[in-house]
Order: sequence, then structure tokens, then C-alpha cells
Amino acid sequence: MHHAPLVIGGKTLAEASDGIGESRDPSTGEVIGTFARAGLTEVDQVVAAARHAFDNGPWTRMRPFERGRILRRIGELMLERRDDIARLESRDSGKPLRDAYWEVDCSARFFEYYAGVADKQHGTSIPLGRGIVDWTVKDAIGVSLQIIPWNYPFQLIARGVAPALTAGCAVVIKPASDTPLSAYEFLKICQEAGLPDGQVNLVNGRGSLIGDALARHRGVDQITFTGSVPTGQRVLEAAASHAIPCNMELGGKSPQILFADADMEKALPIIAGGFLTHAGQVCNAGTRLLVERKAHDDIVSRLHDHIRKINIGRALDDPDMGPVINAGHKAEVEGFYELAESEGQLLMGGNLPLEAGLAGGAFVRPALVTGISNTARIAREEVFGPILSVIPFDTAEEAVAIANDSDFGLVAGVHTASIDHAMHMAQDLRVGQVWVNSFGIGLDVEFPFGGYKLSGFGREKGLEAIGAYQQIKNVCVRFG
Ligand SMILES: NC(=O)C1=CN([C@@H]2O[C@H](COP(=O)(O)OP(=O)(O)OC[C@H]3O[C@@H](n4cnc5c(N)ncnc54)[C@H](O)[C@@H]3O)[C@@H](O)[C@H]2O)C=CC1
Repeated sequence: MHHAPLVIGGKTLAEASDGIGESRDPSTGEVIGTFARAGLTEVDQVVAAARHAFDNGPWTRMRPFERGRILRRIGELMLERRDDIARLESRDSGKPLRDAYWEVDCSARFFEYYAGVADKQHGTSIPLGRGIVDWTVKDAIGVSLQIIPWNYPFQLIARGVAPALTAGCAVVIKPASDTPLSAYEFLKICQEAGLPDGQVNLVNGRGSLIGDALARHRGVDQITFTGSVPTGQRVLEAAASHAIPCNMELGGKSPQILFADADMEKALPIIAGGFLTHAGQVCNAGTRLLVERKAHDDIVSRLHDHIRKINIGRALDDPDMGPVINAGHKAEVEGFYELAESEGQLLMGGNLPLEAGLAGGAFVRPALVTGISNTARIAREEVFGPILSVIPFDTAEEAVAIANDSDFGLVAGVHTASIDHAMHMAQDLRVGQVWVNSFGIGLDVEFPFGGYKLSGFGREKGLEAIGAYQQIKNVCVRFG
């Protein structure tokens, strides 16, 4: 049985003021770990520890290449422990084992990548004429609060913490209570790699209690949040109470646009992966399939054949699709199936695992919805489950109009053999990222990621992410 303590200023605290929480395996419903649940007392302590590390600790004063060496070591240690971390993450979050391995590998890539840019954070020199020298420096912003959701807990910690440390920040991590376990593995790796005490701190606990108190805390200088739109809006209100900047990575209802000229054999697994990965519990899941009308019946029949064969099972057995995060979320997803049935035709797939031991799991079946338009609720609301809304279009202009007719704007996929269609879509789609004949390429940490509209603002990943953790200071010197 795992236990995740708090880690505050380098000290490990097995107990906390809000008691002990339990974490369940979504594949079986069984308790697999416990965690110390922080309350308001620990909120003050953890912010004080991070502030102390930032204001007085060695990290911000270290030469950037030395910081880079420690960051690189964190990535190496992740890869050395990938088996243990992946198995823990697979059980705690319910994602198939190979996806959990991907999550660890991707986390290591974040640290490798930002280790390499730690010593390349140059300012600029601004010409103002003789007798004046003006330049900018990139200062660390201070204490960064990282509020983490339950779908990719280990990877989303790495995605935010690596650039924050690269910039010289101190960090407080607040994981989601459904997946509290792997964050402690991350903290242990940081300590072993030689990260100074207090530079990264961990507090598990209730979002509405400590998440809110942390976001309002005057000792916090910046917030990176990934999660739902309503919670993100609450975090923004808390941040506004002391006017600090935020990176917001919220939800999506991302379109995949399929033209009849696309290579259907190649497009099919990409479209299916786009809405089935981690049982659809991915912010950038491609859950709206906009299909050129003449290809509609063919792709629906191919997709239905595909999802019929989906093998659903216990995450550690590495099935095609594992469970959703918990029984409450399963009920929500099933509510969306009822909605879909009332709005269009629901085509189900997959075999539910009914053998003994899996009956307590939060399993749902993958589904397609046809016979709807883009005004249907099922085509507009984020389900966070494996359900694909299929909507026909006749022209490229109509495809763009339907794709953009959404509250969200995270990513889009385009499947076509025509360079004109691809370029037209890339120019006109109001989303943060356009994939052509693909929908994700693996360990993609190098390019920026983030949304338009209700999908949020700010960019994660790539060189763009570091800016969130820096202040630009201008220095102007007159001489002579
Ligand atoms: N964009 C994404 O990647 C994700 C989106 N979601 C969406 O959110 C829905 C609900 O999932 P939840 O786990 O309830 O997500 P949530 O958005 O409520 O929680 C995300 C994080 O925020 C924390 N939190 C909750 N209330 C807070 C508050 N008032 N102040 C500060 N932090 C707070 C939570 O403890 C967790 O760490 C999902 O069904 C899905 O639609 C969930 C996870 C990831």
C-alpha cells in the first residue's frame, strides 16, 4: 500500500491537519494508497517554505548550467524508475499500462528539454544612443503554484515544474485527490537529483479548501492550472484577488475534419485514437468528427467495426481502453449516452469486462453518435469520455464554420490528401494547434500547446512555456 506524505521545505510529513485520504484503483474500486491531506495550516507552511527557498535558497543564485545539470538528472532518474512509476500511475489513474509508460517517458523529455535551455535565457540590448546602455534580464517570477488534474498527473507535473525550475522559480504542487500518489515519487526524485530543499513542495488536499487558499495566498506569484472550465474560472477569481498571472489549460471539444480524399486506412486509427485514448479523458481529445458527406457512411461503418472490437479491461493488463476515473464520472459519462440517444443515434462498441474482480471498476463503452448537427448538446459539451459526435459537411468553408462554432478552441485534426484543404484549415481554424494527417506524434514536448477561447490561455511546452515563469526587468544606465 502506498502512502503519499506532504513534502514541505524538504521535510516529509506523513500526517496532515485534514486527516488521511484514500486513493482507489478505478479498474477495481479497491483502495491502493493513502495520502496525507493538507488543510489551511499546511497552506501557510508550504508557501512560507517555497518563499524561503526562492528568496534565500541557492537555486536562483546558481549558474544556469548548474541548474540544467540537476534538471537533466531528474529526467534520468525518471527513466531509471519508469517501471515502478508507470505501474503506479496506471493503477492510480486507470490508464492502460503502455500509456502510463508514455507518460513517464514524456515527463523525462520535459526535464531533458528544459535542462538544455536553462543556460540560453538571454535578455536583449536596446540601442538608445551614445552615453546610454539599456538591457533586459529575465528574472524568475517567484513562487509558482501548480494545480494538477487527475488525467495525466505525473506528466502534467513535469510539464509545468520543468520550465518553472528552469526559470529559477520555487514551486508548490497541488495534485488532484483522485490521483495523489505519483507526485511523491516525483518529489523523491527531485531530492535525489540534488534539488535544494523547498524548491519543489507537495501538498495533497481538497481543491475547494487548499487549492483555493493557495491560489489566494499573497506568497504565491503565479499559477499554472489544468482542469475544468468552472474550476479554472474560480482559480482566476482567486488569482485576481492579488493580481497574479495564470496559465490556464482548460477543456476542449476538438474537431477532427475528414475529407473524402483522405487515405481512410491511415485516418481511421488516428481518428479512433483521438477520442479513445485514456477513455476520452484528455483535454485535447478529438471528440467531434466532421466528415465530408460522401465519406460519411463509409467512415461510420469502419469506425463502428473498429470500436466493436475494443478490448476494455484492467489498466495494468494493458487493454485497448481502461476505466474512467471513478464511479461518479462513469455515471456522468453514461448520462451523456442518454443525452446522445435523445439527440441522435448511438452506436456502441467494446465488450465490458464482467469477470470477477472487475465488477467494481468504472468501465464505460466507446460510442459514436450520428444523425446530429453541431447545435446538439452532445456536440458542444465536453464529456471527458469515449464518445465521438459525427457531423457531415459539404464544403471546406462549411467544415471551418462548424469547427469554429464551439466555445472551445484547443486543437484540431485535418485528414486530407489536398495541400489546399490542409493550408486552408491551418489558416482559418481558431485553435491553438492544427494537426494534419495526424493527431499527436508521441513525445512532443518541443512545440507550444494551449487554447483559444474557453480552452484557456498561455502556452505550455516548448520555449514559449518559460515566459510564464519569468519577469522582464529593464535596466537603463546613463554614463559619461
Ligand atoms: N483540461 C483537462 O485536462 C482536464 C479537464 N477536466 C475536466 O474537469 C471535469 C471535472 O474533473 P475534476 O477533477 O473535478 O477537475 P477540476 O477542474 O475540478 O480539478 C482540477 C484541479 O483543481 C483543483 N481544484 C478544485 N477546486 C479548486 C478550487 N476552488 N481552487 C483551486 N483548485 C481547485 C482540484 O483539486 C484538482 O487538483 C472533468 O470531467 C473534465 O471535464 C478534468 C481533468 C483534466
